Amino acid sequence: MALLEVDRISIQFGNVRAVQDVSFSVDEGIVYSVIGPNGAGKTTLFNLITGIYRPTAGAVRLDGREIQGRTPYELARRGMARTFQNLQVWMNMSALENVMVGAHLHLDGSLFKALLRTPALRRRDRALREESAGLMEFVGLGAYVRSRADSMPYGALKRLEIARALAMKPRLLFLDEPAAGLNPKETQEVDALVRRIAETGITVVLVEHDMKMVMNLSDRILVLDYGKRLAEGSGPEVRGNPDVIAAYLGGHA
Ligand SMILES: Nc1ncnc2c1ncn2[C@@H]1O[C@H](COP(=O)(O)OP(=O)(O)OP(=O)(O)O)[C@@H](O)[C@H]1O
Repeated sequence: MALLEVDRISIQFGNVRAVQDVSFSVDEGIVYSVIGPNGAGKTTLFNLITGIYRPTAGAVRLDGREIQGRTPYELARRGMARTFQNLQVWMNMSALENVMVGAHLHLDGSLFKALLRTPALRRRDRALREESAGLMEFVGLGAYVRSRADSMPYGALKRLEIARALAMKPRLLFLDEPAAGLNPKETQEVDALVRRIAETGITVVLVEHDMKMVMNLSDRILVLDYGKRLAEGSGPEVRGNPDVIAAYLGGHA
């Protein structure tokens, strides 16, 4: 059984059929990319799967169980984490605190205990800090462990968001344009980071415009165009598909 199954989902905003009858499935342990020209429906598809929107038709299954209509919080507890195309970093917090917020998902949120500041809680807090600092190292941000988020360059903030998502200990990680706005060197670093993440066994679903990165990383690729599934397959299959070539050369990209 596939880890994630998307079964004929659709959503419409007014007259815009942003996602129409799209199906695909993602096996555990792979890197799966979603590509397509601007406005093709990639981010909307992520929003449908991660609980931000509810599909008007169709089903999404995680481990065979339907999850459409669940909240992003519930889905995060079931092992789905994501980053956003536009940065969602808390600038008034430290870099480390941003990562710790992700890890808090797995703690029991008793305010009473937090107020008591028990020794057990202090130990847990220390462990959480160490774990979060370790994740910052893992994404290549070791130098920023003591930094405020608002003092970090854009490229580092993109990776900080990935560290926060990893702190949620996901099985399935959705990355929405992790290389957007990055220079070629930073893009290469993110490329290598996604590979390292996949090597830890986390299944990655990626939306990305950088074709070199997509072709380099992806086990399978879904191509969307005007909200519809245009093609699906391995990198070479998709690259050689005449419909895909036409959509990309057709001028609306
Ligand atoms: N909340 C919304 N309300 C109305 N229209 C929306 C909404 N979200 C997306 N759309 C429309 O749905 C279509 C798909 O948008 P979406 O952002 O998913 O495309 P995309 O493939 O992610 O594009 P890009 O590559 O530019 O990020 C577009 O026509 C967009 O204007």
